[in-house]
Amino acid sequence: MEKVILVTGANSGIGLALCERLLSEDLGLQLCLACRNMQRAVAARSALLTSHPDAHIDLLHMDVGSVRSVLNAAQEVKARYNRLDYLYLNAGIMPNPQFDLRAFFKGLFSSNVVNMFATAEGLLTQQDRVNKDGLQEVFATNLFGHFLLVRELEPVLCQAGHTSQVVWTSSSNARRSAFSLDDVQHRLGTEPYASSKYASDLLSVALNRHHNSRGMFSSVICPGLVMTNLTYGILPSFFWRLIMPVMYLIRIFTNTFTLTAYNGAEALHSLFLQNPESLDPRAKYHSLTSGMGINYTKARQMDIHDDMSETLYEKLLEMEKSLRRKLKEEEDDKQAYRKYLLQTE
Ligand SMILES: NC(=O)C1=CN([C@@H]2O[C@H](COP(=O)(O)OP(=O)(O)OC[C@H]3O[C@@H](n4cnc5c(N)ncnc54)[C@H](OP(=O)(O)O)[C@@H]3O)[C@@H](O)[C@H]2O)C=CC1
Ligand SMILES: CC(C)=CCC[C@@H](C)[C@H]1CC[C@H]2C3=C(CC[C@]12C)[C@@]1(C)CCC(=O)[C@@H](C)[C@@H]1CC3
Repeated sequence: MEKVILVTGANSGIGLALCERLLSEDLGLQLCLACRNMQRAVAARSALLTSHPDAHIDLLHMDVGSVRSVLNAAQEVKARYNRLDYLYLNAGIMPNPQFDLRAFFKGLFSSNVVNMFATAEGLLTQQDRVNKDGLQEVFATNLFGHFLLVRELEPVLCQAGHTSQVVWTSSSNARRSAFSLDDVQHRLGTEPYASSKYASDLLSVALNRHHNSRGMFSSVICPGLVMTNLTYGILPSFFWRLIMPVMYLIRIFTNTFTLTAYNGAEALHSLFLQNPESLDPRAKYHSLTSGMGINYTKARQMDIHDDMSETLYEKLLEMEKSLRRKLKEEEDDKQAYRKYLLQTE
């Protein structure tokens, strides 16, 4: 039976490179590209079909940052496929990034320089905003929409006699100090990206605790520093072009500069090849590239406390419940209004 794989944020960058790599591995896969921008999704599908003309590729419209869109898309998935083998939760944003040049130069001449290049700790802040659902956009996109998707897809992910794998594209920018259980959406801070990625690490551990017994396994990966639309948004593009040779030089000292989307997708691809039951639920799988350009994946333990991951999980369930209630009320109001219009005609 062909494996069914759904990838969010599959129309560019690491998500698209993953699809390319999966098809090179096995043409008998059923790939579903879940994307917000359908024009780019169609282009991505055509590009994949050019290199793999016999591939089975479906498109699915899903704005992972919108509760309604995720619920509709999940319904569609359940109608199309009776089983899901892999769910890659890869879509992500880092809006309005601000780069701290002073911190960069200070870090450059400190003993922390390798860690700074690997994690960008202390270098980046972002300006977030509230979305239509009343949620912080970064939290909604990078974490909550994906959480809701996993919840909705439980019937196709958790099936008797079958294992499935959920894989989060996290980041080495994820940091416990950027996250607070009192402010899970990061309304009050300036590092929503680091907070959302740390939350995904916590959530993955909780998902394993609650779902392993039903055959669903969750893992997190970090693709390293990859030159994609997301990173090009951090500094002006002429700057990136200027420093590109320097980036390849830095790679000699830090294997986290994977740079290409193909290299960045290494850990995602490597998890596809492994038995989910053999993976370490508390490890983050890092895509790494040596100075010679050799790709490999390395597992590193995450800084996770079980009670913290459980509390986050419970908070997300609560949030889900209240959002569903709100949607139901809106739906009821609309119906009542339609009825009223019909009666007054
Ligand atoms: N590049 C890097 O160095 C690193 C990236 N990452 C993570 O990798 C993941 C992929 O990013 P990357 O490939 O780098 O960047 P890209 O910007 O190239 O890709 C991001 C993808 O996410 C999609 N996306 C964004 N918002 C939504 C949404 N609301 N609904 C559906 N899809 C959405 C984008 O689609 P659209 O065309 O609609 O915008 C796009 O396909 C992200 O989670 C990112 O945080 C982690 C560590 C390092
Ligand atoms: C290489 C030179 C001379 C300058 C570039 C400095 C920074 C722009 C660069 C250094 C570390 C990078 C980094 C990221 C973005 C760009 C840097 C800050 C990320 C935050 C991108 C997204 C992620 O999720 C992280 C894993 C990256 C960590 C490193």
